[in-house]
Amino acid sequence: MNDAAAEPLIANDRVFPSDARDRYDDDEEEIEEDVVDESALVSPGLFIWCLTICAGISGLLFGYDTGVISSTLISINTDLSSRPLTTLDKSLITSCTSFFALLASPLTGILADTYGRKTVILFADILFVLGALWQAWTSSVGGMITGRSIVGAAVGSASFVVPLYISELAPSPFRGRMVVVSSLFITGGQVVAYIVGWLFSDRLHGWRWMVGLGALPAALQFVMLFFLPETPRYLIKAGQRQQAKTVLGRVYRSDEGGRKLVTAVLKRVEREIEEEVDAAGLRGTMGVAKSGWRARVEKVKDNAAQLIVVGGNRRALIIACMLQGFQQLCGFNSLMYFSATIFRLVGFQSPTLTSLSIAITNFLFTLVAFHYIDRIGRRRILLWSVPIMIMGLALCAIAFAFVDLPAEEASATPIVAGNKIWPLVILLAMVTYVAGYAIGMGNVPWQQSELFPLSVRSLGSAVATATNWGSNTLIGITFLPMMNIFTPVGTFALYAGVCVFAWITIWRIYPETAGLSLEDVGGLLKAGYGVDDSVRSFKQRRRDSGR
Ligand SMILES: O[C@H]1[C@H](O)[C@@H](O)[C@H](O)[C@@H](O)[C@H]1O
Repeated sequence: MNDAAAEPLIANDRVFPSDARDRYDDDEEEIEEDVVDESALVSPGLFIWCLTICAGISGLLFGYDTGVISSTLISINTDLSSRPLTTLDKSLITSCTSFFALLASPLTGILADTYGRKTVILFADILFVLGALWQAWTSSVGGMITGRSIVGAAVGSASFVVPLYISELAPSPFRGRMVVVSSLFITGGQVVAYIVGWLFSDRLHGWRWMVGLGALPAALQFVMLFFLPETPRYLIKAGQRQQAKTVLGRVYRSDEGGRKLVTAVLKRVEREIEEEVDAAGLRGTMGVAKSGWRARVEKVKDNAAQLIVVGGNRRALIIACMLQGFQQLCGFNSLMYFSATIFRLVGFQSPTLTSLSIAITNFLFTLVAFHYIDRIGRRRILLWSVPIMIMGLALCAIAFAFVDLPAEEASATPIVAGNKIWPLVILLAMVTYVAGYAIGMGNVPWQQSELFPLSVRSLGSAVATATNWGSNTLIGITFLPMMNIFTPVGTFALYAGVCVFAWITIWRIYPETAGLSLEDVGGLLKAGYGVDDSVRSFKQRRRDSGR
């Protein structure tokens, strides 16, 4: 053992035993390499599927709670504060959810590093149940806003921690698809919300059922979580090596090849932690691990500084925030929240049913992403699908120019012969746009965790998630005023412009990360964006694996 190895390792406020790097079992001794070659794996395995599905329930709640609001608002009538909802009430009830999601994501990012990823999912479940019941019971507008805010905090926490949890557990050849499963749950949750909204909208106080039903999956997930493990990467960081090894043993096969992979991943993660400790100059200088809130604040400050100052981390942050920002600024959620309003404006007889087509298209095309994301790669799937979004938006803008919109939404008339074609073109254009969105932009940004090295993974993902919710809030607030000021033609043309800008940025700076181990992605961004190298090595990996 060399001198450096005798000193304690301090990372994430925990002291690693000084012999951490030497405590390999006999079988581990033989494996000198920490090269993680997972290309021989043919399927993710039952264990990973179960974990992904259990964790994905949070996605279902995210989708359900964001999707249910449009029908809830229509059916509340005078049930709250004994008066009809004003426009201000409606805006506050809608936007407090994304605003609290925005506040919660960085905070839970810190919690996930301190108490673990699983604990944050548990915490989010408690908030989901509390928020759902609060909304169902309340009799005032203020109470509704409080309930929606609690749900918002839950959505914000879950939306960042679930992709993080899944990507730290899944073997790299399937990581992309497993993270897309959580997007499938989100879009599926939105479809369920639209259907529940449609079923309950005519019932007396039906909205209380709509919002209250969200408590059920959360309670179910809470119970299931007791059977789920913490992620091996978090466990290693927290000094619980043996538990990490047990979890990895269940992720990989139990044969010789599987055991080698477990050891290689363990060594790789440990090496990454050591390098980070070295790089941060912490080895030996702090002597003992500090505890208490002061140490935590220092640690968070240190992590935040590392996120900005270290080149690779900064590039990861730029890519993750750029993708999350574009995911929202391309305007998709204005359709999610207001498509019924738009369809009513252009004269559809059953606007809620028509807007269900948006949610269903979103869900179905996320399935396409699930199938292709690891084969085609994140970068290529985006470069191919964003042009579809641009076409849809451009067609939408053109079609709006041919539709006479009523000055008042209430006076919208059902489609009559003669002005039938253009509203249908608008519907077709929106479906095209949503299909393009669901294949790439709707889910690739949630692959964010893989961009960051372990030391800043949680904080980096949390900041990117906050960017998503900040942009989401912006779109929610500005869509209706923009339709008035810029007209629908200008609004949709602007979203098309955002997509053009997104395509160029992705082409310039987003490297291909499909199939790389989490630890290799860090290496890719160390000296630059690594776009050309990553594309070359992705092609090579595909040739080697024959996929
Ligand atoms: O990935 C999800 C998904 O695309 C949803 O349909 C959308 O409403 C969310 O904003 C997004 O984050």
